[in-house]
Amino acid sequence: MKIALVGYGKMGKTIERLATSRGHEIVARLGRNDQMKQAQIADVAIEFTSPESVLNNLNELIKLNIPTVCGTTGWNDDLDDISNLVIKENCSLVHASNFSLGVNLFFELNKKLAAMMSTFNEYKVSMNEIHHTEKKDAPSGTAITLFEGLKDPLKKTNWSLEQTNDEQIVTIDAIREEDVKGTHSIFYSSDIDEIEIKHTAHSRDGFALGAVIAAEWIHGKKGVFTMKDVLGL
Ligand SMILES: NC(=O)C1=CN([C@@H]2O[C@H](COP(=O)(O)OP(=O)(O)OC[C@H]3O[C@@H](n4cnc5c(N)ncnc54)[C@H](O)[C@@H]3O)[C@@H](O)[C@H]2O)C=CC1
Ligand SMILES: O=C(O)C1=N[C@H](C(=O)O)C[C@H](O)C1
Repeated sequence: MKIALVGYGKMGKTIERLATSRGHEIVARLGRNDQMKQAQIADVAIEFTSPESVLNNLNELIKLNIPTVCGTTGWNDDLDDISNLVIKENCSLVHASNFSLGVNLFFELNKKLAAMMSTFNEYKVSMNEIHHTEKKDAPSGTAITLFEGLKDPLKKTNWSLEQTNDEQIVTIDAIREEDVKGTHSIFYSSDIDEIEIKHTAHSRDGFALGAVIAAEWIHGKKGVFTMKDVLGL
């Protein structure tokens, strides 16, 4: 398959290595000042840029009718508009806050644990996420997806980066430390004990491999999908 990389930073370079090892050809590597039309020679574009660039990039890719895998985080509020555009232009998009198999299994575990904890009010839920200091968004997209997975069973309305006594709000502590690839923990704490579930990424390879698998999967499909569709979870 011919792949265009939109964004050639930490993720773009890791995706190049994994895509090449699976027999794909990288036909374009687009940076901030490049013309999106260069991606038209590809079968699929893989977009990992930044919260400020992603909407413009997705608009251009979809209007050029290039099937796209998007891993950039920080644009949840615009998902409906982008999805409508994909449908209108008869294009295809896979988006995910986290493309790794391990985190997608962790998303399912989070939902099951939240359903189990929903009747035990003595436990207070909270979360933390740890990432490298270059990360632009907080909380991480993965932490927001984890929140979405537990909010209904636990009757929560929103998340907050600050500590709060509001029982409907889940506190997410966003910690930034040198070179951390991505760690997410969910805590259920009572006066007596604590239950913790945790996912630790040892490298970016899991995110990149998932994005390449999503690119292979979307080839020839139309519509808006997530990694849950790709993995059949
Ligand atoms: N969904 C997932 O599994 C994962 C998502 N991410 C997300 O992916 C994004 C990128 O992460 P990294 O590669 O670590 O960041 P990075 O900062 O290392 O690389 C981003 C690259 O995109 C370039 N860029 C910015 N605007 C652009 C534009 N308009 N067109 C083309 N290139 C542009 C930057 O110059 C930079 O080279 C972030 O939003 C991050 O949260 C990161 C890892 C996994
Ligand atoms: O910026 C990162 O590095 C990561 N971003 C994604 C997120 O915001 O959840 C996925 C992963 O945790 C790494």
